[in-house]
Amino acid sequence: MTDLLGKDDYGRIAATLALPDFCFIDGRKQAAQSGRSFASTNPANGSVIANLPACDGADVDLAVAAARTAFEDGRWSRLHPAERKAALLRLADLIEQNLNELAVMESLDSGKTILDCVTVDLPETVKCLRWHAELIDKIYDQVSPASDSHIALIVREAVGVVGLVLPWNFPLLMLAWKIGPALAAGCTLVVKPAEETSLTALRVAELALEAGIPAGVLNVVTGSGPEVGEPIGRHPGIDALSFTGSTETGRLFLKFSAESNLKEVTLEMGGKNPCIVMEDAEDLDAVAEHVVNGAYWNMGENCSAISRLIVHRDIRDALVERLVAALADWPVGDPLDPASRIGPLVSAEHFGKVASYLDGGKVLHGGATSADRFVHPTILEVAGNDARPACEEIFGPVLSIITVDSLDEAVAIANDTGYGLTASVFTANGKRALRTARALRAGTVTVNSFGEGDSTTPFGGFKQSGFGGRDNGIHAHDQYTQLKTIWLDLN
Ligand SMILES: NC(=O)C1=CN([C@@H]2O[C@H](COP(=O)(O)OP(=O)(O)OC[C@H]3O[C@@H](n4cnc5c(N)ncnc54)[C@H](OP(=O)(O)O)[C@@H]3O)[C@@H](O)[C@H]2O)C=CC1
Ligand SMILES: CCCCCC/C=C/C(=O)O
Repeated sequence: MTDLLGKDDYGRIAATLALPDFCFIDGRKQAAQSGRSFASTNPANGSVIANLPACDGADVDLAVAAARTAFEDGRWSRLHPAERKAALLRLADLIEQNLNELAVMESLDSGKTILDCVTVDLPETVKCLRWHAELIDKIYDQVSPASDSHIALIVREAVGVVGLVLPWNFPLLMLAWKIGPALAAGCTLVVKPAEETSLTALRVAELALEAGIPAGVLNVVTGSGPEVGEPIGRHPGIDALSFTGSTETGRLFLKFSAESNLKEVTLEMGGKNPCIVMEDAEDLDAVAEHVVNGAYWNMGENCSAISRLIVHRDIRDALVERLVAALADWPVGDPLDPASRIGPLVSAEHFGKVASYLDGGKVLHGGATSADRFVHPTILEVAGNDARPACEEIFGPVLSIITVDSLDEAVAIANDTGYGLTASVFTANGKRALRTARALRAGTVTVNSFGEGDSTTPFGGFKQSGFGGRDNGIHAHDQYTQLKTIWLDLN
């Protein structure tokens, strides 16, 4: 694990950091065709830190053309798997060598704490790329059950040119979750980072070229959802699309696909994730640590954040007391101070949205600071699962508490949502834990802990949290490959 530096060290890196001011198409740093640009701001103080090309459909066309040429001429897709593996490993190494600079860039751009950037986002990004790189030369194709007169090969081929549309909450890590398996599979890419947080994707594109990933393979087009995301979604030259973001925007990509070339679409979307704590849960102090981490890390700007705590009446008061105690270790402050565990929300607009939920219940702890974009970790007692904070995705550090009298009631409430991304259950009874894990309608369920799995486990949602494939694990490769049957008649 990387050692943390001091606040002044990060300040010095921030002061000397060269921030990107380009989009990256066909291996070249470019301005938008239109010449327009937009300002990227630091959420901690609202200052403008970079001006980036405000691209549109014309730039998307260029990026798709570059990606198409790179795919068809095989400069990446037809490399020997060992060569693709070596290049991806070099990219992971370069990111690791530039870890502090990338961590500071990410923090400045998104408001994420330097603590999380250095200890979670960057190491997980490197790990993810290495994991998929290592997989490239270990995946075998299949041969079907054969008669004497035929052999049928079932082979996986790269799907082609892929559009990746990314969110602002984990700019680097979500990039890695998608480019890792997509590049491993041999695809070429047109990436659209979120407008708020485009800087690290641009730096990674530069590093990819340095690592030997050929020009045209990884293109990054900056700009807004309607001006860049939609042209990607509708582009006839894009074969598959992988999106992470809100359910509302995810739906649009299905429409774009249906109205264009029926590109394959994978959607990883919102959540309203329940955490059930039963009366027999062991060690409430430890439970509280998990719940606090699950609800508040990354400011709750996390699709998998615990946002509904469904707790048995017998232990409700004791658990709330421990949650408040655990929050003493969660200082709110300057994101470049490694002591801060909570930074500002990503934008003034998002602050307004999150703060609007706080009068939907009784604030037991925390609240918003109206003068800036900081929302303190908030515990909200709500009237029930129908209360607005309990049923809408807040995407901020706000935990709604719902009290129940039985496990059946807890599971019914947990499943009473249109989302189904993650869930957790705390109980000392193993059979009860497993039965509950099976009953919860979510893509990832953790038992006596909170987490999102790791590089080896598929991540995605049930119901309106997910559609299509999965990120992470070997299963992520399904998004970026398609099956071909090759039938050989031996007669
Ligand atoms: N599941 C998750 O991981 C995430 C969920 N969310 C949820 O979404 C809410 C809104 O956040 P927001 O950033 O607006 O999330 P969006 O889903 O709108 O954004 C995700 C990505 O989609 C792009 N996009 C937005 N609108 C369109 C469009 N009309 N056509 C094509 N692409 C589009 C965005 O571009 P750009 O932003 O540059 O305009 C961004 O790159 C949050 O409060 C949270 O509840 C947000 C982020 C991640
Ligand atoms: C170290 C694991 C981080 C997982 C973050 C998962 C969030 C995804 C999202 O918000 O889309």
